[in-house]
Amino acid sequence: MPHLGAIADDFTGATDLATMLVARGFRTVVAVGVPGGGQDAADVPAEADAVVVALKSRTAPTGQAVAESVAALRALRAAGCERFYFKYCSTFDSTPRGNIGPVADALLDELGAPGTVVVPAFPATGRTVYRARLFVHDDLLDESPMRDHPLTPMRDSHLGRLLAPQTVRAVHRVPHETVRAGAGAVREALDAPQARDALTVVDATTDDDLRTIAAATAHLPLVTGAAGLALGLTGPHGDQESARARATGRGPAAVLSGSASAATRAQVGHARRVLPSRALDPQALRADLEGAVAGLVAFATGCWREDPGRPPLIYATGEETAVPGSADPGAAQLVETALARCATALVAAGARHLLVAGGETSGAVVTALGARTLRIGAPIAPGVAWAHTEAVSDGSAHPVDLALKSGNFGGTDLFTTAWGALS
Ligand SMILES: Nc1ncnc2c1ncn2[C@@H]1O[C@H](COP(=O)(O)OP(=O)(O)OP(=O)(O)O)[C@@H](O)[C@H]1O
Ligand SMILES: O=C(O)[C@@H](O)C(=O)CO
Repeated sequence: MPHLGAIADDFTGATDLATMLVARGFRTVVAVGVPGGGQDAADVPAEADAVVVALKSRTAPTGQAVAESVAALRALRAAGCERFYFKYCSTFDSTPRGNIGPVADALLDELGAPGTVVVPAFPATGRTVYRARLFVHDDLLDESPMRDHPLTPMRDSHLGRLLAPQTVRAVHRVPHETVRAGAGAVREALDAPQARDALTVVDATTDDDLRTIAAATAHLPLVTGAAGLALGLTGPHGDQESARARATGRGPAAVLSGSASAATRAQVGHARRVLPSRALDPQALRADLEGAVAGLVAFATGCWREDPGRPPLIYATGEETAVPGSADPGAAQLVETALARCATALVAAGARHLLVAGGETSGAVVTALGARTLRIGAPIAPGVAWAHTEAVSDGSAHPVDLALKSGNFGGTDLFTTAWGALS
């Protein structure tokens, strides 16, 4: 029976946390959407040690994000989970109104818990928190590319200031000096009257800091943060090999990239020199979506015939493409639909491994594939792993391995090296 239940506000964030939990010895399943539609715990596998519910709630209307998150919490409790983790983005992606604060408040209220910690630091991916300011590698959050994110532009780096307008609770903070003084000092700071009922931002710049915070919060029913905080959790399978799901076996593969992030654009640039590739043309999609998708699928299956060892790359934005702004949401939707249709057609044509780049894109692909659960397997890079699922295509189930890559994760060669982790 699962002990740990997590609620992630997007799909790549869910596999990011699940990857970390597997590395910490939890057999982990990602449930796509609220298990059992919120009615029961039918979809929660009893053999899992941890379940991560993948929602698409980051930029949903706040009422919907809160309702889905509370429904997920209820399903996880019904499945036997006793501790909970609210996973949001390591760049604290949110609007001035939410959804991080409102969801954290609602989950605490549902659990009857007064307060909790806020820990977006994830040093392995360059996210650190010092003096309550969030850094992305060398830059403050509001000086990083996140400043101009089309959906959640981050124009401040101070987590207290970002959070205060989002929550009905007080916002408190625990400085780095206290973290360095050890788990006892952090626990004492969290038990102080001004912190007990608050959302408390805790500084962390290293993995050891995260382990200290995890030790200091082991008594809390709910913690919140990015995947880094899970570094300090320990699952029942010390040997992470036995916590991992097995891969599908040999079969055709492809990369579907709908991400417009700087890291992905560099990965596309690198992969195009090595793999056969095709760029999506939004104008062609608009003129004849079905025809354009059929052309892309024919390209990919032709590549498989020519050289089964080289996965074709289908991408929306590369180094040479102008980065799409928020001006044309219709085009973004069209790109997502096209890649989702490519995914279902490729699986029907025999694809067994799909590497998908972009959080929204991953949501569209996983939903189109009709995948209900993802079982996390071999790691590829911090925050990215292969995950085994059963896709429904043409009315029948097909075993598929998916790697869902968040836009800013992974080294430049990820699209060409990820396949090595499957063997
Ligand atoms: N050339 C393009 N023209 C129009 N829309 C595009 C283009 N390239 C990508 N998009 C759209 O931009 C969005 C990218 O978001 P997505 O979450 O998939 O990746 P991301 O930008 O890397 O973000 P994240 O960090 O959440 O992974 C998608 O909706 C995608 O369809
Ligand atoms: O925490 C992160 O940065 C990622 O897991 C994420 O949330 C991607 O959207």
